[in-house]
Amino acid sequence: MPQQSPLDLPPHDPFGPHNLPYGVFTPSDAPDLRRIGVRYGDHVLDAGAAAAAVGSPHAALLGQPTLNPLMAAGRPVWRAVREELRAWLTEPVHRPTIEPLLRPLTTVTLHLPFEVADYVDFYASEHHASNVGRIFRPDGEPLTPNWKHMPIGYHGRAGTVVVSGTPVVRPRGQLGAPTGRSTPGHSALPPFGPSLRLDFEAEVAFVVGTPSPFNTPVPLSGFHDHVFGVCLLNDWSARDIQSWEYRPLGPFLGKSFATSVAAWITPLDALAAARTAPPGRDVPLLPYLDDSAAEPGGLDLRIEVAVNGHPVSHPPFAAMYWTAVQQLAHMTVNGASLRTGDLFASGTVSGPEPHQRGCLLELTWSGRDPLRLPGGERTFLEDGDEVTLTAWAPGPDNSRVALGEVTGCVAPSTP
Ligand SMILES: O=C(O)/C=C/C(=O)CC(=O)CC(=O)O
Ligand SMILES: [Ca+2]
Ligand SMILES: [Mg+2]
Repeated sequence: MPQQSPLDLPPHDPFGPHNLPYGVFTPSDAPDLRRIGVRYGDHVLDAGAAAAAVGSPHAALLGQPTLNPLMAAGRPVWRAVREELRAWLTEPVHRPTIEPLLRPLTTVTLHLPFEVADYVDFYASEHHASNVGRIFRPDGEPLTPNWKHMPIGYHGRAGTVVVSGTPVVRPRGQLGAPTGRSTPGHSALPPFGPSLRLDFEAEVAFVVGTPSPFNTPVPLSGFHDHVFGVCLLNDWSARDIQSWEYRPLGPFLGKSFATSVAAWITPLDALAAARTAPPGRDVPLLPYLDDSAAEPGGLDLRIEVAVNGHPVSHPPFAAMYWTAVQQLAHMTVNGASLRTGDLFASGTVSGPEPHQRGCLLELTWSGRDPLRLPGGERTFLEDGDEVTLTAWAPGPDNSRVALGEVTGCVAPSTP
């Protein structure tokens, strides 16, 4: 049988010429190299080598070991590079040059494709926020009074964002209030040790390309000038550490031990057909957040969460109350500037149905209703468990645009 060319993809391959996500890879035969790659089917194009070979004006930007310079170059450059890539991969005239520059994904190592600047995590699913409110604060209202007036978020830890495939070591910490009895002269101590309630959170993250100046809010209309692309994200969460530490300042060590992102950043332009209106707003919004007359800011991404290969949830991103467009406007309204590499995540994606919940805290209702999996029941994650998020979006002409997966395996706590 003649070897099929990697340039001849089946029609409607979800990593076809309408997608073209960016990553950074090391070829197995050159372990010291880091190259910008573009995924095409199950292959990766060495984008820097391709640009040099055809004499592209963007050869220097694509010949880097990280996406940051390309991300900083701005939307007109992103558009031009995307057009070039599409031409190289689909036009017969480029075939002899481009074909040898495609490598099977199985022969490369993928890296965190950009240097993360700041990392912010929002809380944008009304279903998730209401469920967590009911679980953590059963005596109060599920949503806090501010929730429908602004996208609630917190600053996470940029330095512990890791690429898909990185093992996630079970964190240790204070697991709750002291439970033992105090004796005269000795107060009881909080229990300390490896988290017993380790969870995942299925999220979608947005990567900032173009920076913004200090003291200059980015309006809703500025989103497409600043945001380079989208990737799946797993905000690993230790629920015992979190529920003890979070009052009154919010998530801290219960979430900062690791956050996994996909190795592939999907350009916003690849998701044009997936743009959709968010759910109706229940309260009027301040002008800087009011998107009623704006382009639809939601995205129709269909996520699947699998534990050890078994699907456990299908969260719909289209159901998110707050959009990434509003989140960007909110996080700059006080004058905070954006840097290339800023990463902001949606918050856990949960839909209205039980099988659409994006974390085990909700899926098992804090451990009350264990999940039945072929390998045994789960309340929270066990050592060795592997969590994988995948997603697709509607593309042009009934095609699908796949997002790169994010996966991670739980490793035992280290003393
Ligand atoms: O205290 C709470 O209500 C819960 C906070 C979180 O879990 C923060 C978070 O990561 C939000 C999210 O992913 O939606
Ligand atoms: Ca989160
Ligand atoms: Mg995290």
